[in-house]
Amino acid sequence: MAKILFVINPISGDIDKEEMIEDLKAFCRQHDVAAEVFKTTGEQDEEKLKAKIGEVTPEIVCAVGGDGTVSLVAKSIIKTEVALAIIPQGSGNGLSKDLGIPQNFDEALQLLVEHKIVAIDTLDINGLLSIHLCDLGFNALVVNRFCNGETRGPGAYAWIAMQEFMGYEPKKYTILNDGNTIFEGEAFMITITNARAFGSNAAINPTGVINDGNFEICVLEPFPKASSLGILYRLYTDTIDDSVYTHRFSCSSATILNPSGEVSQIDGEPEELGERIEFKAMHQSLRVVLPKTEAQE
Ligand SMILES: Nc1ncnc2c1ncn2[C@@H]1O[C@H](COP(=O)(O)OP(=O)(O)OP(=O)(O)O)[C@@H](O)[C@H]1O
Repeated sequence: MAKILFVINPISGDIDKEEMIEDLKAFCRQHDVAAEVFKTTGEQDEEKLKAKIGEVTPEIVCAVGGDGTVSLVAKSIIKTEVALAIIPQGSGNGLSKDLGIPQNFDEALQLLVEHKIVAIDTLDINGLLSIHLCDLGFNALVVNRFCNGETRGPGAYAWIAMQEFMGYEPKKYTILNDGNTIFEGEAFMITITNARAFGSNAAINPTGVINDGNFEICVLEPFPKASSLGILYRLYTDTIDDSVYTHRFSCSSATILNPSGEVSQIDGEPEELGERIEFKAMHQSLRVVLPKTEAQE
């Protein structure tokens, strides 16, 4: 009998999960799947989850939560045969949207029995795992304030972004690839990702392919305030490459020098990455449960 371990974040997205757990168990009984449940506590979850996976030996570990819960599961199964499934229950749900995973509970649940498993690339960033998107500069500053604030949800994020935007000072960076300098100068933000878009659907890397062995470094140079609406429009119409303020570099490894120690974030969590940041693609290192129709192969 197939075994699925559900990793439930009881607080994500401000949604009560008790009824949901009963629905998950009933669905598994109906489909002859053995269901086990692990609830996160916010304290040493990674250690405890790894121990639980060792004990249960599931084929699939299903994250029921937001991006933080998905990231926790990914860290616990990276470079193993165990596959990650996602039932999105957060406020951003960035990776699940990028992968074409249904955002609706019943449809995401159905995927547990009708799916294909695809191995996607992930990123090693100074020894930390990124499964979706890392950035330095403006967005990371907003993520830092958002995570340290009391209020959650897209409204709170947009409010912080508006407050920070007018006064933000771009920082200086150098990007190296194979020993060559490929960019040197000021940037409003630099996004390093394998994927296509932020959880808001803003496509910073519109042609990104999640399992090609490469990631992209997307540089947004300083721009006049009057151009900000145009840049936003391009982000939401998959045309960011047409902006004169952007550059994208595709590589399998790179170094970013960040002499001002500007703030950074990985997969929605603030991280202090320091002044020298090393990026390495980990080709097809995470097996993910995807809809059969999505063309990710
Ligand atoms: N039982 C718990 N009590 C308090 N905090 C918890 C608990 N379980 C997990 N957490 C914390 O929840 C955070 C992860 O939340 P997650 O990203 O899954 O949801 P979200 O923040 O609502 O959604 P999103 O990341 O999509 O905005 C982590 O910081 C983790 O430490």
